[in-house]
Amino acid sequence: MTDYHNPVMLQECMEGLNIKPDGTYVDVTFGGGGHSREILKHLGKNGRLLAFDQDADAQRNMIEDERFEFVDQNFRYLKNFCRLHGAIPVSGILADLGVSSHQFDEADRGFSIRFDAELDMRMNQAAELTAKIVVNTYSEADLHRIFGVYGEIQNAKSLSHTIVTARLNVPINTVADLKNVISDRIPRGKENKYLAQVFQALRIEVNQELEALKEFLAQTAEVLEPGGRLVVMSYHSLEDRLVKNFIAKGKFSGEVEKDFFGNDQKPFDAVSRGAITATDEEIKNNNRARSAKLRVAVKK
Ligand SMILES: C[S@@+](CC[C@H](N)C(=O)[O-])C[C@H]1O[C@@H](n2cnc3c(N)ncnc32)[C@H](O)[C@@H]1O
Repeated sequence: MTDYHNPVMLQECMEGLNIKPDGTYVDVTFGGGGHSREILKHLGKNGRLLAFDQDADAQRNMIEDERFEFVDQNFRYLKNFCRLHGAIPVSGILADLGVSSHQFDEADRGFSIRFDAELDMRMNQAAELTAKIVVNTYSEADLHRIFGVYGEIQNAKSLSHTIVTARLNVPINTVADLKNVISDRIPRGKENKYLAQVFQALRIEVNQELEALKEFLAQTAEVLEPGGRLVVMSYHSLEDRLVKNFIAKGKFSGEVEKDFFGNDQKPFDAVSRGAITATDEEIKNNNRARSAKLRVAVKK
């Protein structure tokens, strides 16, 4: 464990990857490097590991190992950067989605309801879109959609109206400004849960998390060798649904395509039935493991 991030379901992820010592692996969410370090332990001297992270802070955890290469990019560009690094085909891909503990704990990144800071929430500090821009410039209809769909917030309509009305008088620049403006919309006794939903919605929009996940998943089949493993861990139902549908049907909605003979046309088979979850023991030691869902698939 590092202070940066305590890796979730480390053992289960390694089992899912089923590592071949001389294979090439990609960890698309390097973070504190907990999963990457474990992958390297399973690799022989001819193995390779490419690690992506779009957050410049993750680079401080860089691993000095000649089998390791860091890619400071969004994983939505998986195929291009794997190709650039001469890494295709790969034997396994790991994605541990969402935000790291470090990102939540750094007050000035604006991810957490615990600290007052600018409304930022960018994983990639060089990106243009911030939570401040979303809150102060998006239309009422767009805010309604974001809070309703990404935050699964019941009163998303009145919440959006409150924000749009308040910002006519005063810009909403900080976490404290936002909490203040929406305080009358927050159900009593459920303050933390509600604010966490509001923040989740903004974070997903700022980082275009669902779009990036879909683009990434759609490229995995082209990058993996036959028999290669896709291992994805998600922390909320919107992501898990996309991963589940993609593995089961090769697409994000609708039914699986069939060929002329009625066979399923999809690139992956699920390795385990349903999602794998953390043990009670791990959840006791790492609260973040509570909501984790791990899905493993094999490329046909
Ligand atoms: C949950 S943490 C991963 C923790 C890591 N497995 C470990 O053991 O420390 C997720 C990391 O992925 C990065 N990330 C999230 N979405 C990304 C994306 N679309 N492209 C690149 N990196 C991303 C975040 O910046 C964060 O550092």
